[in-house]
Amino acid sequence: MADTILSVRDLSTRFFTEEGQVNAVESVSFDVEDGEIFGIVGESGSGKSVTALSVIDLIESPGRVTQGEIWYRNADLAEEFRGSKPDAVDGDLVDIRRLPEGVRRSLRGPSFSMVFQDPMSSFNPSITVGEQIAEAVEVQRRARSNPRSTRSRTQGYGLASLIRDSLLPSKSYVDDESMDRAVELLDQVGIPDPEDRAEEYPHQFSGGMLQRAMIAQALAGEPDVLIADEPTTALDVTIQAQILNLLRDLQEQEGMSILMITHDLGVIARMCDRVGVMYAGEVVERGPLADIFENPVHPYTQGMLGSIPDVDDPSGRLEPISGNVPSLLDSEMPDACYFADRCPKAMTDCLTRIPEYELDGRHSVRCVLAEQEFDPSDAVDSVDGAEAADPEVSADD
Ligand SMILES: Nc1ncnc2c1ncn2[C@@H]1O[C@H](COP(=O)(O)OP(=O)(O)OP(=O)(O)O)[C@@H](O)[C@H]1O
Ligand code: NI
Repeated sequence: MADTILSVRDLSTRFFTEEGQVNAVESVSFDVEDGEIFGIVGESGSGKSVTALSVIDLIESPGRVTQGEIWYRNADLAEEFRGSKPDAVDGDLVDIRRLPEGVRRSLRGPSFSMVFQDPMSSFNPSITVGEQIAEAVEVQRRARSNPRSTRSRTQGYGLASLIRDSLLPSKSYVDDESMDRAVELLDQVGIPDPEDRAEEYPHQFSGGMLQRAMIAQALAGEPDVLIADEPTTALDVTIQAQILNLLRDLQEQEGMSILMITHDLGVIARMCDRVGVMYAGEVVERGPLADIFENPVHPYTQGMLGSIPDVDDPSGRLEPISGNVPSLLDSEMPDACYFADRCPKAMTDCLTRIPEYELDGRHSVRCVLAEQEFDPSDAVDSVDGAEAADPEVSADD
C-alpha cells in the first residue's frame, strides 16, 4: 500500500464576517497517498476551495483555520523539528500547522503547488511567460540552497492574486539556466515551439495554452502535491480533456500526488483514485472511486450521482438537488445533519450532529444510514449489501 503524503485531520476553517461566523470547512479529514489523484467534489459553496487554501496555508483575514492537523510526510522536516517541536512530529510526518510560519511558507513550491481555474489572473500581463516561469524556477532554486534568505520572495509564489504583489519589476533578471529550465517545463507541458513561446506575453496565449503554462509554473518547484482547483472549468470541452490528460501524464512522470478539486463528476470519474464528497463544509462520504460511484451510502452522494446519467461523460456536471443550499452561517446551522432538510431518507435520528462512520477502513460516511447498514453485529452480511437498506429505513422513504 502506498504511503500517505498528506493527512488532513479534523480541519475547520471559519470566516469571521460582519454577518457572523461562516463555517466554511467543518472537521474535514482525508488522506492523499503517494502518487494518487485524490478528488474533492461537491456543489458550489461546499467548501472545496477553502479546504485547498487551508492546506496550502493561504486563508486570509477574516478567515482562519480554527482547528485540525495537516500531517505531511517529509523526513528532513521531521528531523529538523523532532527535538524542538516533538508534538509536530510523528515518524516521518510533520503537522505543518504547528511549524513556524516561515517554514510553512517555504513549503509552497517544493512541497505544495497550486493550479487555478483562471490562468489569466495568475500571470502578470507585462512580463513574458518564459520569464515568469523562470522566476518560479529561480525562487525554488534559491530556496533550496538557502531557505532562510529567500523566504520572503517565495511568498505568494504561483498564486493567482497574490503573485502580482510579489512580482519584481518587469525587467529581465533571471539567469540563462533558469530560462532554459522554463523552456524545458513549457515543453514538458506540451507547448509547441517552447523557446519562441517563452518570449511571448500572456495575452498571446490561448486559454488552454496559458493553463499549460500555469501548470509548468506550478511544476517549477517539483512539488510533492499539486493542488488543482477546477483546473479545466474555464476551458472548452476538447481542451479540458487535453489538460486532464496532461495532468495525469505529469502525475505519472513526476510521481507526484494531485489533489483535484472539481464540481464535475466526469472529471472525478476520469481522473481520481479516491474521492471525498463535500456538502456544507463537511466531507460527507469518502473512499475509493469505485466504492463511491458503485456503492454510495450517503443520500447526498446518491442524489449527486443520480443527477448524471453517464459517469463516463466528461461533461457531466453536478445538478442541484432539490431544496435549499444550506447557509454556512454558524447561527443558522442546525444542530442536526446539514443535509437532513433535503434528504429523501431523513428520520428522527438525523436531528443530531452526525459522526463519521468508518465502514471498512477505506470508505467512510457521515450519515446514520451507515450505522444501521453496517451494524458491527451483521457487518459480514451487509458488506456487499449497502443497497439493501434496513427495512425501517426504507419505510421512511
Ligand atoms: N473570504 C471569505 N469571506 C467569507 N466567506 C467566505 C470567504 N471565502 C469563502 N467563503 C465562504 O466559504 C464557503 C465555501 O467556499 P468555497 O469557495 O470553498 O466553495 P467551493 O466549494 O470551492 O465552491 P465553488 O465550486 O463555487 O468554487 C462559501 O459559503 C463561501 O461563502
Ligand atoms: Ni471553489
